[in-house]
Amino acid sequence: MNACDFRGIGLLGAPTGVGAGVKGTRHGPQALRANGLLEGLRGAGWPVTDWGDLPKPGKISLSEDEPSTFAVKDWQQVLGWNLAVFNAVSQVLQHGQMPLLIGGDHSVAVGSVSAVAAHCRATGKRLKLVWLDAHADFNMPHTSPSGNAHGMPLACLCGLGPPALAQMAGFPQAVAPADVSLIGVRSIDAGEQRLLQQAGVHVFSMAQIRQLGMHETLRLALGDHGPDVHLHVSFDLDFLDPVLAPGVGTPVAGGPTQEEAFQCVRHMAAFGQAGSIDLVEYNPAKDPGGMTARLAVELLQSLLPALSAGGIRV
Ligand SMILES: NC(=[NH2+])NCCC[C@H](N)C(=O)O
Ligand SMILES: [Mn+2]
Repeated sequence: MNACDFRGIGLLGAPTGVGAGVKGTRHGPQALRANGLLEGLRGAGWPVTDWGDLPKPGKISLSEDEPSTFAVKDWQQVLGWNLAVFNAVSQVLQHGQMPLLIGGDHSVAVGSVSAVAAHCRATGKRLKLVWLDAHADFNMPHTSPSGNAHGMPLACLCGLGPPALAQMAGFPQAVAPADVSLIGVRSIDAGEQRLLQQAGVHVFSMAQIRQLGMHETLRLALGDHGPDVHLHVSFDLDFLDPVLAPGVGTPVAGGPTQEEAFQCVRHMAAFGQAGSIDLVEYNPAKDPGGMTARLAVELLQSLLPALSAGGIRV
């Protein structure tokens, strides 16, 4: 199923900040709606079903104490949120809708991408994952300098991390590291650097993007464009330069300009295979005038492929 096979977008909020050190992302979904998210998506021609925000998960009973989780802050809640996101995104896919998960901190991408991975396996699709981020999010609990789960989701999705997260899709790796491209990165911890290299994830740092240009970066990142490809875009707003997008908890200077950011999302829209999206790390407490939220909505509009091309089945 590619973008044009979906019956509209299924919007889902995960209002949590349990995976982040700086608090505030739990108000992200409501603030994005208040800044015109639904109108923006509908204005781009997409039917949108708003499934609302997931409720805070209840206490989960852990069957065993897995030692690797001891170093993860708020482990039980991180797992609870991800199980809830996994179930909800799976349901959106069952409805034939393109999931758009809005965070919340980036740890929720484990549940989201795992659900997409299970769907791809069931429907014979090859999952490609583009991770737009200032950070690598490739820590394991033992390499993390902070213990914050939002620094770990991409490692989990490549099968590295506590099994309850790393195998949530139902198999050892939600996505093959060779099918992952990390774009925009400019802050990598020493331990995750080693893990990234061992795993073989494609890393496009900001320095490399400046050499290659954004279009060539995306061309290399996306590779072949077969009908069996499902592209998942996990968009951390700290990918953007903080001058443009101050509304995040862990900003890092030196990110893409507005023009580069639009080139990036337009290239992915033209690729035509985007089938699921996360938009995460929006922190309205850091965005008093709402400029980050409004830019996020415009970028999402440009990321969605034009419907007229393939005709949406409604
Ligand atoms: N999704 C994010 N904002 N991640 C920030 C991670 C920062 C740092 N590398 C850590 O592991 O703590
Ligand atoms: Mn991130």
